[in-house]
Amino acid sequence: MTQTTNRHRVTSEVGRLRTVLLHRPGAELKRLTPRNSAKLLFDAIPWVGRAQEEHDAFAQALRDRDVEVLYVSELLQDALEFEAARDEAIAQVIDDKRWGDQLRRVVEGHLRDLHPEDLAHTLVAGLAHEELKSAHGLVYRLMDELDFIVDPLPGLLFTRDSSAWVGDRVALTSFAMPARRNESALTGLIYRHHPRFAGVEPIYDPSMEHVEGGDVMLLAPGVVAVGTGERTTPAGVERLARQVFAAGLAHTVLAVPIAQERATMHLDTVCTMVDADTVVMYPPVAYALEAFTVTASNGDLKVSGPRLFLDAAAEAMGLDRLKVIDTGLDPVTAEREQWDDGNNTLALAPRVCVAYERNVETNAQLEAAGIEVIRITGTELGTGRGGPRCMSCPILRDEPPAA
Ligand SMILES: NC(=[NH2+])NCCC[C@H](N)C(=O)O
Repeated sequence: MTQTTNRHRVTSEVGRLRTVLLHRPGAELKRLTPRNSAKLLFDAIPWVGRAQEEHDAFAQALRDRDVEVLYVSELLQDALEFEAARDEAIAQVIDDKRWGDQLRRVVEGHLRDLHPEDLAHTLVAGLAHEELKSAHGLVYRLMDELDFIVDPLPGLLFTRDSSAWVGDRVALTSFAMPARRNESALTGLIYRHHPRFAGVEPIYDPSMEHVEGGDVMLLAPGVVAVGTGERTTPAGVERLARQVFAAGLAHTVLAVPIAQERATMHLDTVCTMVDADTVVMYPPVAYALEAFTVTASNGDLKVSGPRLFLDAAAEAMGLDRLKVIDTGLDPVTAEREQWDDGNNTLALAPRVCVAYERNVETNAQLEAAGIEVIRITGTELGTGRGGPRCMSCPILRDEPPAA
């Protein structure tokens, strides 16, 4: 495959979207039960067929706007055609301290016998106890029969979190949540081995301090906001700042503390951008959120603040002010719609965004502010607590217009 310049490059949240990475949910969602859903970070048991229909409609809405949609499973399968990728994938999976040598040998043999397509399927859907008929031995026999030998990855649906592009470099993220750690191992396989990404050098990797993609927001070229709360740690923000400064990808990183709770697990659950100078924000945090401004200074970091996020962001972006779509909602509606990812919009271009249709009042406020809202259904997709931004990893966007 030929490399063209600017095949992958993202410098903002709102430049016209050209290529995006999605994951169509599949067998891994069928693994969710009331027994394991909390651990796998879902709040309900999704109806899988309907979730797939909703996801297909989401992908179609993007294609209708000329966005190229790439799928994780297809890229993974292509990457696993290469022996080096298969070796790496298997080595990652069998590095599991729960198993012991005997079970490890059996799992390794099982995975080695799989064709790339089946291996890709197993890496995503996991391997249940009953599916490994050839196993025996102490660990296998003492395992709960309803348990998994290889854990499924239902969170892969939220492709935003396992990798994030900053300019023409990709950050393979480092998950705080154990249930999601193997997701960035898979995206790593894709970026390292798929010919489409030949020459791309990751700027961050899963062995580094915790950073999840939902916390990383490209406010403007050269300005990156990073939420720190339940997922991304302060040390993660610091490391990411060092990495992007060293690579010349940004001049300012804003460290944005967010409440350490499930409702606000990532920065993009409370704030997303809909234009080069406009954000939609959860009302209770809009005028309270703070930020530390981090810049490079003599080979180290200079930290100032905290100040109001809106002020720190506007200054770093070179704007007089960052506009907030004042959703003007009553507190109960605001809380309900925030929980259902009302603030989690995906911009397809300046002033055009995709949002869940159920957040009726937030969407009405967006439209009143002149934003085009492309509505999608997310009744089943939303059971994992993620909206259009969480379910998409932009790989190519046009440069944003000057704000
Ligand atoms: N960027 C996001 N807000 N992602 C949402 C991720 C949801 C997922 N169930 C988790 O808890 O990790």
